[in-house]
Amino acid sequence: MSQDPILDPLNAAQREAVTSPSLATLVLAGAGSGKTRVLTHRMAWLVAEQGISPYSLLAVTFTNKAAGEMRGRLGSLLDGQELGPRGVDGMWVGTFHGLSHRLLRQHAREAGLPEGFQIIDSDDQLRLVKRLIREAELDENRFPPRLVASMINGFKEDGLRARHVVPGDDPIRDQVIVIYKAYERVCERSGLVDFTELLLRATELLRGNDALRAHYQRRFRQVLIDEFQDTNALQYAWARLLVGEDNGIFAVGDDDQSIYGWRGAKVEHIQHFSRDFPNTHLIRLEQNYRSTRTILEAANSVIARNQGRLGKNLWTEGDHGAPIRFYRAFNDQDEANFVVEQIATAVREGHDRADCAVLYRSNAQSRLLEEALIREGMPYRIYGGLRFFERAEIRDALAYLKLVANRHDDTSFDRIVNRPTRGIGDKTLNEVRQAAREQGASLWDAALILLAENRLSARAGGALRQFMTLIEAIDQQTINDELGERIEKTIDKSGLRALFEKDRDRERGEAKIENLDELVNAGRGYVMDRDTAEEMGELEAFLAHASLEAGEAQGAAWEDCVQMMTLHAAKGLEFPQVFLVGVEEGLFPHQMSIDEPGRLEEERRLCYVGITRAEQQLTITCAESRRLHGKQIFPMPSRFLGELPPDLVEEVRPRAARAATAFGARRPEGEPGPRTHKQNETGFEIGQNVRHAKFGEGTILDCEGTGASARVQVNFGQHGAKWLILSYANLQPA
Ligand SMILES: Nc1ncnc2c1ncn2[C@@H]1O[C@H](COP(=O)(O)OP(=O)(O)OP(=O)(O)O)[C@@H](O)[C@H]1O
Ligand SMILES: [Mg+2]
Repeated sequence: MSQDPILDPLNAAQREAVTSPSLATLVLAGAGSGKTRVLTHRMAWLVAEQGISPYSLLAVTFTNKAAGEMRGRLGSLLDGQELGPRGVDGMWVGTFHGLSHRLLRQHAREAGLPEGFQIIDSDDQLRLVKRLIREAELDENRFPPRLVASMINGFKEDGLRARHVVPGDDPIRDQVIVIYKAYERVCERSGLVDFTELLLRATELLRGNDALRAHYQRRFRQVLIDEFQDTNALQYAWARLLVGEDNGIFAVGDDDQSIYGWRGAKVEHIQHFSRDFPNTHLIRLEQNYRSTRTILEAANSVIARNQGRLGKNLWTEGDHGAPIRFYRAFNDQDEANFVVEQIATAVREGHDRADCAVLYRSNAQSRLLEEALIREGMPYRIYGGLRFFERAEIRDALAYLKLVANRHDDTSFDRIVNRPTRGIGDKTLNEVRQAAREQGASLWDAALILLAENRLSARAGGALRQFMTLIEAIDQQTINDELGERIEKTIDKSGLRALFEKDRDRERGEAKIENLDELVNAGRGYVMDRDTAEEMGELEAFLAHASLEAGEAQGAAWEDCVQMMTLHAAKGLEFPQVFLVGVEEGLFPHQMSIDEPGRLEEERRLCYVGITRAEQQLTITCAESRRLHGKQIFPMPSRFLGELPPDLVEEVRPRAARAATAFGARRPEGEPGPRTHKQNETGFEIGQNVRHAKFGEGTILDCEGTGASARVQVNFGQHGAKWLILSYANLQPA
């Protein structure tokens, strides 16, 4: 019997989908039924069996991580096939944003963008909006920048430019339209493109340019979309423009996993699909290959409470597996300790750390868990959330690099003109901003004009000139350097390194410098693929990559790390061990969603997504008390817990000992803790010998504090005596 690596590992329904002869195919199926596998095998099949060039396929994934994984699988499925010089890396596999960016790079002029346009991320966008609100002399309480930015993005998602939005009788909205206009002007002038703009521009480009649209419809034989239930109207319009009479579309999705309704995603697109693409071949998959029967039954039982589902019947041939573990912690600290203990046990039993995923509803929940992991010396990785490229010092360095690459990048100019401080005050800056507004020029050009016309005081003018000379000098002196070198010199010459070296809080300063060094490493390790190299310079490509791609994870990729992420970020992924934490009313379902049936159902779908990430063991935790937004609260366990079949759940009894000695367990405010010996509080004794990765061996001189703020003073001989925070120092007994 001949072996077929593409079709053999599929069941009959999956095979039917992969080999669908129809130009429009929709796979509608529950979690873990192999939708992503089908989509990947479909691509391999089109290449291997239908002779379609791998570069004539376009596949949309939900995250860059998913795109990377898909490339990896395609690489092994197509092993031995002649792929062309660029291999799987040259394939059009990516997120809506990433693919739009690639299109716009290749057709910047047709899209009305300067060749060197730059992407601004949501944080840059917020800064810019804030500045415009201030410039318009509006009250930030009435016009919260976050709200204004999200309204602007909302207009864009509806395909509306500022000139298209009709003012109405809502004065707030009317004012936002005015800000939107100003925002468009600045972006246009500075060559800045925000995330939603990437999609809107690409859509307008394809819609308005018949020849180009026809070209891409001929080029892409098939457009494939994963996680179709979460496409918003703009993304759907984008995809439809790429599909003409003669090429095909292949989408896979699950209405029960639609979790981005709050961001404009419309599950209705699943229903529109068959209308928009006549003769759609609809396929359902019902066998789940991911989870144990216990986990699958739990997920089915929760999602069954939702109304108006398209309806599915998921089953598995798998074993019952272990019961779902449930732990009700006495507080959030105890919860974190419990989770870390369980992970440590799983690792002792032979699991990789990366087999364990901790999923939470809100980003803020990660901190206590992180601290507990650090205390255990357990490396972890956070997807989403505060990411490497979002840290303040990294953003500072990137702003220097961006301004070096493009003088008209106003957002970057604004960020660093007086960072480190060089005596350029608000008054001077306001004059520059004013001049920029009057002249319709960038801040850089406006500053040049003010200097040329001697309109600034001698001191302010001198400082500003010095800054601009610095930027020019960095550009000239680094332009021929390798990227890593270029970044390193920029960090040094900008004065950022010196600034953090002077930080009064030494640990903090050092951490920042370490991050900057990591940025240099990122530059050294950065490799452009060939397509990108044809379209832009290395620095521009790296900056785009920083805004767009690498932001999904922090922590060393090669290390075996515990995986941490929000439930939203976990979509499409799977892990042998899943910890669902903070399953409490008000947190999950989220307070804002509790009173609205529609939003409550979306929370329930999120819960379904969470449960179905688990392959072997699901552990659910909640806490009886927790500190949230600066207040102590006493939440009830989530209603979703009551929706689990009780016979599938095994409650872990709290260990009295854990509560009493929980390392750093928080006491209610004002209540003194039990008097204990110092070594009980910090785990170290005075006089003990310890080892530190950087300072070497030393002797404990003193101990103080508890929990996250526990510190010890260590005499390191030639390095002197230092106070170290235990949760960061990773001290080992010597
Ligand atoms: N026919 C099959 N035989 C064996 N394993 C399979 C088969 N189909 C899928 N799997 C495995 O089942 C798991 C789930 O598949 P996949 O991730 O493609 O599901 P999915 O429907 O995309 O899930 P989600 O809705 O969570 O995105 C994967 O580990 C996959 O390799
Ligand atoms: Mg999937």
